[in-house]
Amino acid sequence: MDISRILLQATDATIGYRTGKHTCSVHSHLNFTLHKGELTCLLGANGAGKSTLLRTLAAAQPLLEGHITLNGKDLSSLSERERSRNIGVVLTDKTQAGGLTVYELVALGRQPHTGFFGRLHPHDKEIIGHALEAVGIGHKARTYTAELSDGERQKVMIAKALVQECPLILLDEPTAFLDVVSRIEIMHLLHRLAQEEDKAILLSTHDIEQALVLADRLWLLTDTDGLRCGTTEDLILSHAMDSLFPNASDIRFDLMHGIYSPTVEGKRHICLETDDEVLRHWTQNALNRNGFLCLSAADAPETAALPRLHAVSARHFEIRTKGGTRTCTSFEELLEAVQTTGGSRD
Ligand SMILES: Nc1ncnc2c1ncn2[C@@H]1O[C@H](COP(=O)(O)OP(=O)(O)OP(=O)(O)O)[C@@H](O)[C@H]1O
Repeated sequence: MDISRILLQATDATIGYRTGKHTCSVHSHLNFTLHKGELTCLLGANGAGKSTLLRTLAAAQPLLEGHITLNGKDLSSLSERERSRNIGVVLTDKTQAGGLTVYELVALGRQPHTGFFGRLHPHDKEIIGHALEAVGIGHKARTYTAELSDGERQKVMIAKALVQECPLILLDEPTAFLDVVSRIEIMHLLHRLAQEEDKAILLSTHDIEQALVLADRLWLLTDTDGLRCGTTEDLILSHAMDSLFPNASDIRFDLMHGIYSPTVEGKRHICLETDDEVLRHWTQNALNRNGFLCLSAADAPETAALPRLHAVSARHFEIRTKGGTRTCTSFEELLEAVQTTGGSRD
């Protein structure tokens, strides 16, 4: 690991809550680094501690024990102005800025650069305009934020963080309210920003599919293992995704497709033969959902009781059983046919 690329470093950190004399630690002994030029995605089940960690890094709540440094300086020693020049934050708290237009709210993000009176120079206006376009909200610049949808408001808050021009950006579930196109656009934008502007970007998300595609690094947070950090593919192929939801025994991570799906409960077996990998995936999907476990030709026992399905195309399936061969021309017909053929049972 190139230590010159480290922007933020935590050593033996304890995060959690302090109310009066009572301390409630959420995670202890955390050690991690955030790197310039990388998009890191923080994943974990509900209540795993993602927001707590992000809020601690944003200095919105105190670190209970240990050390966090930003560019080698202790995070807690930074003045508010230094923090706002270095850390752009988009948390999930609802903004209380309904009386401001989109432009005015995003312009507030320039405050660390514009001084006390907040006068915008042409350079600032250019940056604001650029950020509004980058998140795709330029056409709403004159709209009051109270009149925006949740997704649009989220884009505005991301634009506000962008105009701060900080080396570190922290975002708590930035794509939570966004439609699929906007989710992909925002994740792409954040990844591009990290790469092209050499920023360290950390975001929490439940959108695992997008995270696996675009995150340079994953942080997996669980009650059982604490925080596991690594390059995305290193973690995936070391089966780390299997333990991301320790309380869910009935879901499994599909390594091939990078998705979680329910464990197949089917007790009926069918031998599936096809050369087409896409067709195999969707045929298996349809059969699993209907209670069948698919065996490949190599794994299937040579017994006449086991039905054999040859998937030629999405319009041509052949099912061979003891009783003969039946041809189906759609998934609808196929699913009806397999219910009557039964499949061999354990
Ligand atoms: N203000 C608080 N005081 C005490 N405990 C809190 C407080 N806020 C959250 N917690 C607790 O901290 C733990 C972690 O919560 P956190 O909100 O960080 O989880 P999360 O991973 O962000 O969850 P989600 O995915 O549901 O947003 C939870 O057990 C929660 O009950």
